[in-house]
Amino acid sequence: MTQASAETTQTDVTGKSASSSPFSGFRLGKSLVVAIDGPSGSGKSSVSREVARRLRAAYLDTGAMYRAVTLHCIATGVDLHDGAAVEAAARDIELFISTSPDRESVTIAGDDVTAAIREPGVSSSVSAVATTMGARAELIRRQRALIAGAGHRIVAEGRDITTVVAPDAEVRILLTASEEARLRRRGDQLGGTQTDAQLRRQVTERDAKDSAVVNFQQAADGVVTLDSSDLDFEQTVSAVLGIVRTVAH
Ligand SMILES: Nc1ncnc2c1ncn2[C@@H]1O[C@H](COP(=O)(O)OP(=O)(O)OP(=O)(O)O)[C@@H](O)[C@H]1O
Ligand SMILES: Nc1ccn([C@H]2C[C@H](O)[C@@H](COP(=O)(O)O)O2)c(=O)n1
Repeated sequence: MTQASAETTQTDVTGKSASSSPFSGFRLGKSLVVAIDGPSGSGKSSVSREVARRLRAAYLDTGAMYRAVTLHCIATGVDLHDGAAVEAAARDIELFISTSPDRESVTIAGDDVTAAIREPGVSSSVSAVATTMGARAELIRRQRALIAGAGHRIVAEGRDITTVVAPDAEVRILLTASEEARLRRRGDQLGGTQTDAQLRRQVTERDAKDSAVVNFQQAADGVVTLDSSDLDFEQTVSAVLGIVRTVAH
């Protein structure tokens, strides 16, 4: 069973905040779901986490859930090419993910796997889980429950949040960046330890596999595209907040 963290940021806006506050201008007490999708390395996780902090919102990293199921399958000897077994693993996993933007925490049956789900072995296998439709259905069900249970305000990011998980979200954004920018960002993030070929496997080739079951390359109707290729991190966060202000006001 997936639970929302007890540490989820629930702080409400009192209405006494200064007008320069990043969350001023939103209708107080009104539900706000910000859905952000995009390809690997576009900045979804880092930008969404920071946007959630500034909005005093909860934050849901749905990719971490696919990663957790992948790790669970590897650890328990489930054949990742056996769709029925992967689906059963997704249904049975005792998965907890924190929805606090200030505390990254993922556990499986109480074991902390926050770091383990980022290991290269998981990254290179996760597409097998992401393309198993029965596993997707189960994780989508859990993600919807987490969003519904997170309180009045949440930023959720992944590949199908704007289209499948939360198509009715008040704000829906496709965060893109050129392939060159995404490869450069991932390379910098990994401290320059990866070859060009390794980076392409982790970014471009993974996106190609994942694209088989979900469209995160083109914006669906009503989804705002934000191209961050020529923006730095802070400019991208500001641009997302600007969209939230415009769309959700
Ligand atoms: N606009 C930006 N300019 C420069 N660097 C950025 C920008 N946005 C994010 N980054 C950096 O790029 C790296 C990759 O970002 P992040 O992990 O958030 O991408 P992602 O889209 O979530 O990728 P994945 O889906 O593979 O997990 C991080 O080091 C992040 O700080
Ligand atoms: N809503 C989502 C979120 C993630 N995925 C898949 C695609 C990725 O290969 C994998 C890990 O995501 P990441 O941590 O790199 O963002 O999970 C998906 O299909 N749908």
